[in-house]
Amino acid sequence: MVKTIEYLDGVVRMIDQTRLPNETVFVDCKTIEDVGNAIRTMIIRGAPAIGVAAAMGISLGANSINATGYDAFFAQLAKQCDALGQARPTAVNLKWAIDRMLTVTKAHNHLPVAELKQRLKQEAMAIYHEDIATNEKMGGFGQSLIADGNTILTHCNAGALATAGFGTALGVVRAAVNAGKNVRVLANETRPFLQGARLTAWELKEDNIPVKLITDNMCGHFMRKQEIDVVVVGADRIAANGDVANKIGTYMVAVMARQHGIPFYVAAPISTLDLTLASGDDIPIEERSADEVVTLNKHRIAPEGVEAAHPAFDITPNEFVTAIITEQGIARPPYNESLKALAGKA
Ligand SMILES: CSC[C@@H](O)[C@@H](O)C(=O)COP(=O)(O)O
Repeated sequence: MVKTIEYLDGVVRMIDQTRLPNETVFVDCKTIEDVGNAIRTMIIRGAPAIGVAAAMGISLGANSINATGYDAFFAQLAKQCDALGQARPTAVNLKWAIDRMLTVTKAHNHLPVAELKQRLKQEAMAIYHEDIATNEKMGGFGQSLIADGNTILTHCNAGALATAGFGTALGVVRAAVNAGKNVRVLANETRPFLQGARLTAWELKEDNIPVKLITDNMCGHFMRKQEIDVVVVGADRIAANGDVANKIGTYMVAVMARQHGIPFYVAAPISTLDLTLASGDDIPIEERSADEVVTLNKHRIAPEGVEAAHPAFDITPNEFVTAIITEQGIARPPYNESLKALAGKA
């Protein structure tokens, strides 16, 4: 499988997810601003991948600073981080990665700036490697919830492309396959950005994992026909009470799953928890350009001048979430207690 992101000498290289599956093109980011732009335009997307990209971008930013004294260095780095933090609002992993990089900077304020820059590069690489290990652990816990022969519905792309590798929701699928279970995936296409059609279908096909693409309005039909055993999705931010922000359309899937008695699982690393927020009402929902709604793969499908809305995420209330799979174990309701306990172990 191709790498979603890598940090080469002075360059953060990403596969351009806006051009998949038709073209496999890589984008080289040479500055923190390039990385911010790649996050904003969704060249790289998915909560954990955004966090990894941000950390690598901050390392690039640090390397570009000429100041030799710590205070001036930190002031410039913090300013760059403020700008990077504006790239996308919903996935908390962006803020998480920025906070972690700034904390490491402060903890090493005694180092000469040249060494501090090296330390920040090490931290970015640690975040990258930890993300893959985290997903593998999460997969291990998650696959215990999947039975041989299951058909798994997923929404958006919470796979290798949305992380440093292996994936969260698709990590559960991969771990089930690795455990010898025969599973297949139904992938919602995920209008309007088509992460399911373009990315989930692509990466599962690359790995020879059986996948069938459906449009977003088909999942109720397949649930009623008892052709879906379990739903597994990722998350962009999870509030203390277990309310989940994920790609627009997730809420609809969760309500349908409840109606049909199908378990609805969310797979997300501890870095996606935002225990400072009491409920999903406090999670900022990104409003993206209406152009992405009135066009389909850059082809206009709606009349000129029509109004369109584009909330890019929705909130699934905790009552619809059967369990939350993390790298520290599986949280069950009531989430206020179970999530706190798992976060405490991290
Ligand atoms: C492991 S990724 C989990 C979520 O980030 C994913 O499901 C999602 O909603 C991504 O949204 P995107 O707008 O493509 O960044």
